[in-house]
Amino acid sequence: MAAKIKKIIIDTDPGIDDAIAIFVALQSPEIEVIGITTIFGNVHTTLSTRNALHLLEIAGRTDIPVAEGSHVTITEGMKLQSSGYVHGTEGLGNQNISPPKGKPIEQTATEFLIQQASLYPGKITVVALGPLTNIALAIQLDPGFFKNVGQIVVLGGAFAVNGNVNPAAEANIFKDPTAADIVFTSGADVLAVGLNITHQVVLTDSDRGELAKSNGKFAKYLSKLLDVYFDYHHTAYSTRGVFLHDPTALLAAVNPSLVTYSEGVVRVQTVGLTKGLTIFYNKKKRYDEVTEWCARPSVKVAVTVDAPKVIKLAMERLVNS
Ligand SMILES: O=c1[nH]cnc2c1ncn2[C@@H]1O[C@H](CO)[C@@H](O)[C@H]1O
Repeated sequence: MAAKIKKIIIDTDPGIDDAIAIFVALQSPEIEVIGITTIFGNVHTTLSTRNALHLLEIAGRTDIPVAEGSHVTITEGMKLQSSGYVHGTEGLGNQNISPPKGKPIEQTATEFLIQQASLYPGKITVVALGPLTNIALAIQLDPGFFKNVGQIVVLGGAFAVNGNVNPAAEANIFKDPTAADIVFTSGADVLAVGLNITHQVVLTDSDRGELAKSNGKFAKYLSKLLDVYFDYHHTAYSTRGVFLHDPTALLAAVNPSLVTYSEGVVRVQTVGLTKGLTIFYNKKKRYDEVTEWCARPSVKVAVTVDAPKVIKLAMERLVNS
């Protein structure tokens, strides 16, 4: 008998690598994308919603609902700068996108997450590709959410490696560290896929060439956006390849055997010089002091990845679209 199809909600701030992840998801027979929720991050939330609707129109999947998420961080109520230098000013590689025909649904992202998790207890995987505000709000608003949700796969954190917004912090955690700390300590089944993993997953120039010359509709579309993302990586990292952050997290949700993980407590620094720093405590040492890590639930933190297989799967799914 075929394995059961997983229901997935993608919480996202598209973003070029978000666009890749969304298209790979739509090409993945193991899962069903039951909704997209939007958040600020790579761009502000209104633009994330527009970009999500646009990508679904490109894909011919306007049947998938888009629920708009929070415009501000969970406690500070801050509206954040977007990362135009990474993804282009409007998130999708400086294309001139005409306004999508579709609209987001009436429910907010948080309402949609809570409703779907209670409709299908234990069955939903949330793949969180941006700051964790919507999910933290769901945890705060519905005491049952952390149990109802099946798994939360978080693209975020930098576990024992430098960050990408500064040496301490990875972008998604940095942009709402309080929300991230709420999610990591909620008791939900969380798998964190951080930069220690995604910096191993590099799409090369020759992969980009293959996308450009293929007949896959997603491959063709993406090969245009990728210029901006490649330029950014060349400037920032002196590489001629790009990190596939979001597609790696998505594929880890689709196929858990692509990563291995350790279990322990994760806390997030919410202020100061190291704001956004993610600290993993493996529980091997019993500390004499009562610490901020005591009596907190464990999460899973990805520690190895089959990077060639992630690239192969992503490429196949985009080329055959
Ligand atoms: O250098 C960067 N600065 C800010 N955001 C980035 C950078 N590179 C990628 N992303 C975006 O943030 C997440 C990974 O941290 C990814 O979701 C990607 O879209």
